[in-house]
Amino acid sequence: MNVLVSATPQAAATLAAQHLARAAASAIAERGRFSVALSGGSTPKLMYEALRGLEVDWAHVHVYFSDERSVGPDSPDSNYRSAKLGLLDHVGVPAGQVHRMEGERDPQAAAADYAALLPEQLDLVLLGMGDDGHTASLFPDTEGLQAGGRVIANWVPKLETWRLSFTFAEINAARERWLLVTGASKAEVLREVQNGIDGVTGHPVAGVHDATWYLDAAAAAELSL
Ligand SMILES: O=C(O)[C@H](O)[C@@H](O)[C@H](O)[C@H](O)COP(=O)(O)O
Repeated sequence: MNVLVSATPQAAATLAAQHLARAAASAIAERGRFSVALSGGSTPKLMYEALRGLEVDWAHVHVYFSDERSVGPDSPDSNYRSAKLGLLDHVGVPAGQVHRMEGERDPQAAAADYAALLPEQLDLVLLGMGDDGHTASLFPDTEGLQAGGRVIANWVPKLETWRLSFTFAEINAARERWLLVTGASKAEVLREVQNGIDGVTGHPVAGVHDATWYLDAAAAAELSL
């Protein structure tokens, strides 16, 4: 595991934001654009705040999402809305370069349409991890863990809902994957991932390969580093 441990959630978020600004600058210098997929959950909010204060050439940034809930863009549960309020409303990404997943539509059709608009390769997929080891909307004991293709509709029995999600194939095909994970409730899952648990039968997050992990001290507490 490539692990960067910071003292606090704030410091982990600031470090990830600084590295994102740097990754954006080099992608734009080399290829003229930076394509990044954002996630949901509460952890990215501090990173969004930190990013607002950094110098990024937002006009050349293209924003995608690694997952979405079965809701429209105005719902408090929408991952798009959370990124919009936290980041996109404050920086100059042209509206035509922000690609949300349409959680309000028929999930299979929305997943197929989203797969069709993705660029050939994303520069960076930013991910979080749930206490149950899920990442994006790849939850334990769901069919999506074994799905091919780029974007899927994944039925999550324990939440009794559909989610739209990148597949592992899509996540692992990006140039880079970063996991931003903070808090003591994540420590045990991280230890099991480090010990080599499997991504399909164990913790889904273990199906993400060659990731860089941005952790706070509480989340990293049980790792051997
Ligand atoms: O839509 C979502 O819920 C996410 O994309 C999800 O995979 C999230 O990243 C984790 O659940 C972590 O969430 P927290 O940051 O709230 O712990």
